[in-house]
Order: sequence, then structure tokens, then C-alpha cells
Amino acid sequence: MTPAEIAPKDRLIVALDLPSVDAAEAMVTRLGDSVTFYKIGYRLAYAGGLPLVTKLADSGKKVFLDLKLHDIGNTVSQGVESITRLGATFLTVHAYPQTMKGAVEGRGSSKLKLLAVTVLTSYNDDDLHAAGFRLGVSELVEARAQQARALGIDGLVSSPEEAGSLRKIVGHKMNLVTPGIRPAGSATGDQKRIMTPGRAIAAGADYLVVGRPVVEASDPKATADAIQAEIAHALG
Ligand SMILES: O=C(O)c1cc(=O)[nH]c(=O)n1[C@@H]1O[C@H](COP(=O)(O)O)[C@@H](O)[C@H]1O
Repeated sequence: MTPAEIAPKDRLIVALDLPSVDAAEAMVTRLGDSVTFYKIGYRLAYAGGLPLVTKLADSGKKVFLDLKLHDIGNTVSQGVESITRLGATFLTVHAYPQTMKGAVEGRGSSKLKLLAVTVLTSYNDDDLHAAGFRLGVSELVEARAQQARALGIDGLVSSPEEAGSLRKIVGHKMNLVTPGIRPAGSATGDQKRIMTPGRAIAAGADYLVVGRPVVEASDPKATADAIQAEIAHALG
């Protein structure tokens, strides 16, 4: 989808990083109309949250299933084929060529959009070098974006810090989905490459993924509304 085709409200994706399906459903109820797009990741998926993907999708919400798949190509392909039946809008895989190729094969002609995770937002250059990588963050993000585009991946997950350079590489052919979002004054936690919601949109991000600043807020709905207002303001 081009930026103009994305409903402004859909640009905020709230990560339901909560311990149980009951807690996640209570949060969805609490957030009400303020949030249209939810992410289900490790914590909830491994706590029985996969059926919630279909339940939320059937209720009219959009779902980003964040399983960050990475395995031999055949296994990734078969896993993605199973996931196409859940009704998610987005699915993450790590941006390794064999993994991305397998995911594209498994997705087939379904409507599931594949996002490649370039370099996790908790990593900086030192973390990459410690993990054995030769390239720094910006070089590796760009190299992986080029490979993802060539393999038919639909979007990229990166920090908003890389949104400007990624847009030059992929134009509007791929969606840029950015975690590492921190409203002014909120705790950074383990994130290292962060931006405020407004700055991330101005930098060219299509979707903002926000977890703890919303789900751990004393008033999650008011926090989500404030982020939505910041996004709308940045979009002009
Ligand atoms: O794929 C992701 O969603 C992801 C990629 C990345 O590089 N960094 C990152 O933080 N995420 C996810 O985005 C969410 C961010 O959560 P908060 O740091 O609590 O806002 C978490 O669910 C992460 O798993």
C-alpha cells in the first residue's frame, strides 16, 4: 500500500505483549476504537494467542503476527503456508535470503504480507560486531532491504532512523514498519535505535509499532489517543 492508501489510524500498531489471552482481550476492549491494528508476538503466541489472530481479524481489526521466522527454506515455506489460514495482515521473517525466499513460496497467492526484519532495534554497531557481523547497522539494513525487495518481500521492519535511506532504496514499493517508538519522556527499555511517533512519521515510516509505552501505561487508551494525535499532526 502506498502511504496515501493507509488509513491514518491504521498506522499505529499496538504490540499485545501481554501474558495471557485474557489480558490481551481486556486490553483490546479497553483501547476500543482508538486502535485498529494489533501485533501478536512471542509472548502471546506461546501463551495460546494464535486463535486470537483469527478472532481479532474476524472482529474487523488488523493483525500483525510477529513470529520472526528463520529456519531452512523448506520449513519456513511450510510454516508460512499454515499461517496464511489465520487471517493475519502481516507476518515477520528474519531477512536472510533463504528464509525470505521460502516465505515468499509459502505465502503463494494468499493476501498475507511478508515483512523482513532487517536489524533489530535493540542492536547497535557494537552488538552486530559482537554477533559476528562485519557490517554496521546502516550497511546491513540497506543490504538486506535490497535482497528483500529482489525476493518479493512486501515490507521492512527497521528503526525509523533508517526510514529515510530505506525509502530511497525501495521507494513506495515496500511498507516501512518501525518499532523503537518512544513518545517523549517514556522509558527506553532495551531499545537502542528510537524516535518519537511524530519524528518517525516525518522520517517516512508507514507504520509505528508501540508496545510497553501503551500496554504498560496507567491509561493505555489516553496514551494511544495521544500517539494517534501525534501521527495525525505529523501527517499534516
Ligand atoms: O518485529 C518487530 O516487531 C520488532 C522488531 C524490532 O527490530 N524491534 C522490536 O522492538 N520489535 C517488536 O516491537 C515491539 C516493541 O515493543 P516496545 O519496545 O515495548 O514498544 C516488541 O513486540 C518487539 O518484539
